Amino acid sequence: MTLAPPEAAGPADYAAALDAILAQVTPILGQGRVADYIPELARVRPDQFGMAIVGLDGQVFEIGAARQPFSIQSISKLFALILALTAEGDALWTRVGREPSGSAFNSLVQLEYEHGKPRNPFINAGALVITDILCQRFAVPANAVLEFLRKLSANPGLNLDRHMALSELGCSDRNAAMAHLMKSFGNLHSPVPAVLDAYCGQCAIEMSCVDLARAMTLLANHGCVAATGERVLGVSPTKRLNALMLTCGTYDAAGDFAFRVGLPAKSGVGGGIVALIPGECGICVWSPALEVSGNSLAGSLALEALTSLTQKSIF
Ligand SMILES: NC(=O)CC[C@H](N)C(=O)O
Repeated sequence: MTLAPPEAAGPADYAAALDAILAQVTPILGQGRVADYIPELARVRPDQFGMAIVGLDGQVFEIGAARQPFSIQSISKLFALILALTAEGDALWTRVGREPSGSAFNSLVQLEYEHGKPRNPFINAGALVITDILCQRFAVPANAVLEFLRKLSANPGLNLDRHMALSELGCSDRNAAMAHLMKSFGNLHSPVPAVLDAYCGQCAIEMSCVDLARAMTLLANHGCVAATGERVLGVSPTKRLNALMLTCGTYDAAGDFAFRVGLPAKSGVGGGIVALIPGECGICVWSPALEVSGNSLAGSLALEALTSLTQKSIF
């Protein structure tokens, strides 16, 4: 498959790029490991793959299992953060930092050294603080995230998988430890069980690549819903969120990810990775088998291939 150079072709040929990407990743599908610390996730077939790109004009490019709903897991951290920012504004940054953590997404050690203030909102500790903010604002916080995602994806049929949420709640000792530690430092206000319940609920929302790519057009469109023009987030907070995704969205692999892919992105242990090209499109790729940092192995390679084939990145 040959693609015309983008400077000659103008807009990227996303349909051709997706065909080429599928051919590139097919030999490695199933390599890596599904997240097995959550029993329900351990049952997912590792060699599945789907990818979608949704333009700001609503045009959809898709390949593979792009309409198959999967557990969004930590991708929910991005949308919970947007909701919390719209509710709380910049005050939120007094409780959570904006630096890469340099450690695993569920690490406890830094929290003790840094007095209960998590490094960023995309590691578990930071997301628990964000969920705490939502607990103070909404009667059922996971439903608020779900409703928000229904709106952004224009899919009122989105659901939250209660089995998945309960499966994670049953083994959330590590997240509970972080929450209690932060509470001991005064950085968590709601009862720990309520925060964990809301957090596991939002992680268990199910969406497809097409749903998520459409939701991501918000951040490609400088904070306005692409289809309606409704402003959800200011231009400046949107820019900052995109920067935060670039530096912290793929955990301890964020530096390498920026080097290889060059797009703001957020991953989840369900195997999804969302990304965007500012002013152009929302992107989502899904393949459940993960590399050691907890990012989809085939998904990372697919995004690297996308920016290499189309020569589109933020750099
Ligand atoms: N990286 C992730 O997707 C982690 C989300 C998962 N629910 C957890 O807390 O462990």
